[in-house]
Amino acid sequence: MTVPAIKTAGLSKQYDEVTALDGLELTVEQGEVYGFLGPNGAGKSTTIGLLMNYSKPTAGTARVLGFDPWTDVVACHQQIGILPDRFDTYDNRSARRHLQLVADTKGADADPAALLERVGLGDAIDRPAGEFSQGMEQRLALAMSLVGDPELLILDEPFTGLDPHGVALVREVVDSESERGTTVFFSSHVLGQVEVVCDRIGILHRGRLVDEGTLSAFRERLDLTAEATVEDVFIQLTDESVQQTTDSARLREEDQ
Ligand SMILES: Nc1ncnc2c1ncn2[C@@H]1O[C@H](COP(=O)(O)OP(=O)(O)OP(=O)(O)O)[C@@H](O)[C@H]1O
Repeated sequence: MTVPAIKTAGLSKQYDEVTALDGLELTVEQGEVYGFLGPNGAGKSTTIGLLMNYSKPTAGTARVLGFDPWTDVVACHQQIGILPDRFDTYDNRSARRHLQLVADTKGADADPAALLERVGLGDAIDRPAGEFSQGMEQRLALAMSLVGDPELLILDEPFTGLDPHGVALVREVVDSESERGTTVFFSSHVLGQVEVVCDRIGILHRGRLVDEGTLSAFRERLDLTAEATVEDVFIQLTDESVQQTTDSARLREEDQ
């Protein structure tokens, strides 16, 4: 039996007064395209940061492709391609050099020309990244995430700063990586695109996974029409008044 691409149990992160993540129970199977959605501040980047060992949890466990992200850091990072939510380039280094640096870190082979061509930066291969526009930086970050043909691709807000061609490019990359068998886990607020590419979505709200499933399962469960979109599901599940009612009901149940 294959191990899940991502599995967390009770995963939590507390920053002083702020509960960024609260007991996350998440399983993403290998080969899935999973959209990880939620309002601003819901805890999406925190989750990704924990899976990448950028920070340590306050409680709970996680496994990435069977590895512990906090003790098997190298093994994890060799199998993951990451497009982070914030990305600083080395201003004096070329796009080609950025890809070579990732390849060196992963101990992987890379063909910078082919990867940069794939993301529409073929002509900019030897330009310093400090000259890049925001959308070009995002395309560079996408190319960096693909170095070494990762088993798991984690994309945190991949559409940020991209023109419509760039948005279509991300969709094409997700589709082709998925066809190759790669698991894709991504957060986004561009819900129309999420709807097109994801097999399953999970909705995080105030640090908790409030629900997950396919769009058709959500439509049925939430009593929505057959035309209801991911945006309709998102709004319904993250509506503060509904959430507070659900929370109060849960607390009442716990008290009994
Ligand atoms: N280093 C930090 N110190 C203190 N609080 C933090 C830190 N990082 C994140 N938080 C808090 O944790 C919560 C979750 O933030 P996170 O960045 O994970 O949200 P998000 O779902 O990615 O939001 P967005 O959609 O706006 O990117 C927020 O309340 C945020 O202020």
